[in-house]
Amino acid sequence: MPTPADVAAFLGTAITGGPIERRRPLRDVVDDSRTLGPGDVYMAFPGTHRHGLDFEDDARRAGVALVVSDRAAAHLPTVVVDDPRAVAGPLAAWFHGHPSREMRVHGVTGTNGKSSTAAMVHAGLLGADGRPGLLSGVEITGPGITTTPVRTTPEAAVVHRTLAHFARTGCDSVALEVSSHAAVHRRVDGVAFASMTLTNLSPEHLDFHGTMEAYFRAKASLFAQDRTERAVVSVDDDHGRRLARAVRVPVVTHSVTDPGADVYASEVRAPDADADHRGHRFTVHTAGGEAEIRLQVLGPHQVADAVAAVAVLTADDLPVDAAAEGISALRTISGRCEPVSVGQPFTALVDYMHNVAGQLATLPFLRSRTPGRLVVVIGATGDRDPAKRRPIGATAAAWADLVVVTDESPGTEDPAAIRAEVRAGAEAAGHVQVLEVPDRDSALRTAVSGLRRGDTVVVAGRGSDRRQVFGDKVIHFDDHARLVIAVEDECSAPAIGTIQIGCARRT
Ligand SMILES: CC(=O)N[C@H]1[C@@H](OP(=O)(O)OP(=O)(O)OC[C@H]2O[C@@H](n3ccc(=O)[nH]c3=O)[C@H](O)[C@@H]2O)O[C@H](CO)[C@@H](O)[C@@H]1O[C@H](C)C(=O)N[C@@H](C)C(=O)N[C@H](CCC(=O)O)C(=O)O
Ligand SMILES: Nc1ncnc2c1ncn2[C@@H]1O[C@H](COP(=O)(O)OP(=O)(O)OP(=O)(O)O)[C@@H](O)[C@H]1O
Repeated sequence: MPTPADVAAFLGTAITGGPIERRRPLRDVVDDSRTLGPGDVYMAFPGTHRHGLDFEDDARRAGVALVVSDRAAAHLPTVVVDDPRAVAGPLAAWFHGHPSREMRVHGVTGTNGKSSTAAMVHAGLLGADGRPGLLSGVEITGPGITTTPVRTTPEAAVVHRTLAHFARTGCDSVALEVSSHAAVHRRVDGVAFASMTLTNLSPEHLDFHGTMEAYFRAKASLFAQDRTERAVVSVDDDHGRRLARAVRVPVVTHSVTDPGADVYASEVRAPDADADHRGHRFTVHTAGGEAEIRLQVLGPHQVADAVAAVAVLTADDLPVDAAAEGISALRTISGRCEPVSVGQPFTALVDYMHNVAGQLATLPFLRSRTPGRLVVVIGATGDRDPAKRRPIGATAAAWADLVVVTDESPGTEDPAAIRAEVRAGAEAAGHVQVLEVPDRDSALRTAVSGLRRGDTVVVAGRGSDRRQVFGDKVIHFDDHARLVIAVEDECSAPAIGTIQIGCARRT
């Protein structure tokens, strides 16, 4: 294992302070005081709220061997560098023996569709008899490991530790979801990508990036020559076309509609309205041939995500039919147009749409499949993107018959103020019933109340994320599990003047 002296040599600078055991074998590189152990290198970052060195006492108690920070610790030996976040990735990569170089690592970025595309890349790799790992905001999974992440992309120390686990356990490839926050915070520095994919770009996280231009540049930085062998870019998107022109690595373009793209779809067929929970079918064309994809996951946007995945895989020399077979075998992506099926006569879904682009990808499709009432449960997450709250309300109202506005992890903000914004957007759109039900469980029950065959309810905004923050409290709320209960209860509620058998009274 590397020692403090090795770390100092790697970073090209001396160790200050002490006492120091220069030849002590180090255990790991860690950036959070709450997960430190004996013999760790502690990356103490300056943050917006705290400085990692605020937790030096915890680090000492944990038995940390060395600190890397932008200033010397009071007691612990420290390697002082200008920007600790900038060295965290390369240091963690080196510490773990550059695991990304031993596998084909496929990065996926974009505003919407990152998790879905990463899941499809993973599924396609499985279809081609690969041994892949998946590191996404929905799940981290590989041989001997399946966890639910807190972040879309973890900090660099966790990224490289996870890649090291994948490499050690025999993975040959990885699908890795990369957020724009990760790009700015350098969480994937030191990862050698075989490919980086852009799904699309639309207004999001502007509270963090400031402008669309800065957001674009954060994404574009992931496509640099020293990061990835190849760029895989959607040309159905203005920003994608711009990126395709700008990058200096080989580009593979993909499109749902444009036969001029390297990989594209044709004969895209929506599922029959009565074909329960089946996805689109289409032919995907690549330079190496074509194949039929029969999606099981719902929604037209999944076609774009699947085409992107095929582009990633076939550009890396996987056969198109194996990739198509793997993607077609993917049954569900947690919280992404995920159905609740407990025998009820109406359609009930949980979806992670949380911006206008996601709504426009999903709601018109649900409307087209819903001869009856379309009920949309929405809210907006606090401490981020206040400008999107009214548009989210307005877009839901444009497609729904009933909009139920509820709380959705308000964070440090006033939940009522967030709801008021979303509600104002929905009401301004007119012609639609809008109800405000602060408690999310009650909102779900309100939404399913009285639904019949031909109706659809979609609970939007949280997807598979089961953590919600209310001030200083973190609560667990699983949209899918609670929707199952709400639908079951609705179906078994006594109906006045009818004889009921399960959900039969609603049919
Ligand atoms: C804007 C942003 O991304 N901020 C992240 C950043 O916060 P920060 O720099 O302000 O750090 P800080 O909270 O002041 O803490 C400073 C340092 O002290 C450390 N610390 C802090 C507390 C403690 O008890 N012990 C400890 O060691 C922290 O690990 C950190 O290194 O570094 C922290 C430590 O890693 C992250 O927790 C924090 O994520 C915040 C909470 C967050 O919400 N991030 C979101 C916006 C995010 O990253 N989202 C993207 C996905 C977006 C999407 O596409 O939807 C993601 O990749 O997840
Ligand atoms: N290709 C796409 N185009 C537009 N919208 C999409 C696309 N794929 C998915 N969506 C919408 O975005 C939502 C989130 O999908 P997904 O989790 O795959 O995206 P993400 O980029 O990982 O999101 P996040 O960055 O917030 O984690 C979906 O529930 C759907 O409503």
